[in-house]
Amino acid sequence: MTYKVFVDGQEGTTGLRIHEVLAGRSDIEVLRIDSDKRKDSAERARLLNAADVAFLCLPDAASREAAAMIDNPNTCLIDASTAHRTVPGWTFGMPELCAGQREAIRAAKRIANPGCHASAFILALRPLVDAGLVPAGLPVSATSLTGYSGGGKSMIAEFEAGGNARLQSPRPYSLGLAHKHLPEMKAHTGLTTTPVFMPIVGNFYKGLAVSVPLHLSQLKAGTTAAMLQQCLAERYADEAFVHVLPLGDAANLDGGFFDVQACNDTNRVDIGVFGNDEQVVLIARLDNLGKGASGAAVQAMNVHLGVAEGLGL
Ligand SMILES: NC(=O)C1=CN([C@@H]2O[C@H](COP(=O)(O)OP(=O)(O)OC[C@H]3O[C@@H](n4cnc5c(N)ncnc54)[C@H](OP(=O)(O)O)[C@@H]3O)[C@@H](O)[C@H]2O)C=CC1
Ligand SMILES: CC(=O)N[C@@H](CCC(=O)OP(=O)(O)O)C(=O)O
Repeated sequence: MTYKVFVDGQEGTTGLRIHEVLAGRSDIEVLRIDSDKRKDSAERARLLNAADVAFLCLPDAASREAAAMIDNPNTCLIDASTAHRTVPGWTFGMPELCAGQREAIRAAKRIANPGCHASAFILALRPLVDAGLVPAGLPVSATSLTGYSGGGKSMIAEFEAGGNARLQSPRPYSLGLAHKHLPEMKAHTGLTTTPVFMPIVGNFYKGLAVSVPLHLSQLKAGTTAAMLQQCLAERYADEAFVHVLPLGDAANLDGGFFDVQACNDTNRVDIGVFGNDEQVVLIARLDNLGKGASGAAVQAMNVHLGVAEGLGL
């Protein structure tokens, strides 16, 4: 069986990486749009409707436009943008989210790929909220350290042009406290309060780590750092792409420093729990172009098609 796959946005950062991940797969026939027609609505619509699976690697507005072009009921859309992640009728493309999510992705024709920061945040917190260790009403804060490829072609060009001293140091952003991933971070963890979320972009290409500080006194009575680590380890024991580090795992630290690039070029998420008798920090790291975007999109496609989930990853 060969599946036809089209990437709308094939020349962007996420689209190019999806092509690399799919290269060499004998079960996939990649449909390509002529470069000079890549923004031609009629040609995009033709290819979108010719595909069994179409990835949308576009800005939000163009993704909404692409979704409206579909009239083939068999075409499955996997949208890498933020446009549809909490929209009814769309399935969140995170197989590890909860029981039943794989079946939902298998059945869905509209799949919204999780955001990169949101993936790390949700995978670290969802099991703890489900288990009641982190109360759903807890006001949570999170920071993300991310490479500049998360900003797509324009931010990559800005950083790689050189000569701008301001870009040499880490840069906190989204200080309006309204980052576009907040709705999915809330909806898919089960938290009832919008988190305070501050991302920081640094002068490195890719890799991302979201950290969530917690006071044990604010968690379910009696909760320890070891209980949080055990809950996560049990929840993800059978997951190929989620790795829970041993509690306070010094072996995974480089002289006391946490390497935010250690999952680069993989589709893996590492979740660490570091703490003492009073406080804990959860840290989840991933490749923003891997499990944070293109890898996750291909994983969701594999689940949807019913082929081996890790094929090509
Ligand atoms: N980079 C990352 O780490 C992640 C990105 N995402 C999301 O994935 C999507 C793509 O991001 P990314 O690849 O980084 O972005 P890029 O800016 O690198 O690429 C976007 C691509 O979309 C093309 N495009 C823009 N408008 C249209 C249109 N109307 N019709 C057809 N093509 C169009 C652009 O064309 P042109 O070549 O002319 O510029 C470009 O090639 C975004 O929604 C982003 O937020 C999600 C997770 C992580
Ligand atoms: C460095 C940088 O700018 N990163 C982007 C994240 C990219 C991303 O994941 O955006 P999606 O919502 O489309 O998934 C940001 O924080 O807005």
